[in-house]
Amino acid sequence: MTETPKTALTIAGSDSGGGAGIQADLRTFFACGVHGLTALTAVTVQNSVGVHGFTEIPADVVAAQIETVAGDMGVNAAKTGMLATAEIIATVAATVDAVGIGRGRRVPFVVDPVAASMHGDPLLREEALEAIRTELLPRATVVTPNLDEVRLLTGISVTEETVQREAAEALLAFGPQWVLVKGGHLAGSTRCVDLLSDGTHVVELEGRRYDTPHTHGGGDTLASAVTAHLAKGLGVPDAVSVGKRFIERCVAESYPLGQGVGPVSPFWRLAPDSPAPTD
Ligand SMILES: Nc1ncnc2c1ncn2[C@@H]1O[C@H](COP(=O)(O)OP(=O)(O)O)[C@@H](O)[C@H]1O
Ligand SMILES: Cc1ncc(COP(=O)(O)O)c(N)n1
Repeated sequence: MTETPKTALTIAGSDSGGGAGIQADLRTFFACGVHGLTALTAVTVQNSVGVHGFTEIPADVVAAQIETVAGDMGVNAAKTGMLATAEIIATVAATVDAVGIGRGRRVPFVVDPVAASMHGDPLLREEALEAIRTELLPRATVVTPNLDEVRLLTGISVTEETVQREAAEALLAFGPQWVLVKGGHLAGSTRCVDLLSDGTHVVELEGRRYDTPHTHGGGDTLASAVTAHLAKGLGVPDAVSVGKRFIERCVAESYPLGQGVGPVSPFWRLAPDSPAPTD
């Protein structure tokens, strides 16, 4: 018999193009050696050019998915992606409380506050932004906004690295334990810096910036890699540091697919001589 792997739960939407959303999360969990569990929140009609529509899953079905797997298999860490509506957000908040997921509880909770696709298509109803602030951020072990999400949540436009710190402070005021302000959209530099802070410890995670348009699913892949390593027992700074090295390589190996933006790729993890996930 083989040892049971750790489990990671993603609460997110489906991307029919397979590059982002729940598909990216499961691929990343597999690549990082954890068993992926899913609570589907919405089905998007999506390809490399954009999101052509979505239908959300009834909130009680989202809750039931979480409760069913948590009660039977156990969850070692969880993350959110696309949550679509204020009703789903409120339901997820109540359900993670009920099963012991979240800041200050047994199971770490990564909140990726997905608001729109990289093409600018909405993935969150406008009125749901306040629910992210009030229902999800206080429950987050770590929140992982990109710069558009930072602006929507705090009103701060990060146009240079020096402003990432101010943005992190503003987000910490909503109550998450850690904030990771991702710097992927800060163009014009050869480096790509994500800033991690809990208000006391501030860590600049620097990586190479690759000159590629194919970064679809990058945020989901990073948040999932962090979640997977939290599930394996790493603390937040170590899980984020491993996650940053993981996504850097996935961007380096991204590929074109379709007429638009191709996905980041964890295929390198399948190579026989690839480094262990914690290397
Ligand atoms: N061109 C790039 N080269 C290397 N790393 C990148 C590149 N673009 C984004 N990243 C990294 O990918 C992750 C996702 O970042 P970002 O693009 O800011 O978020 P999102 O995908 O949510 O919009 C971050 O760790 C960021 O540093
Ligand atoms: C279902 C779903 N979840 C998340 C994203 C964000 O990913 P990206 O920013 O790469 O478009 C997406 N496009 N679709």
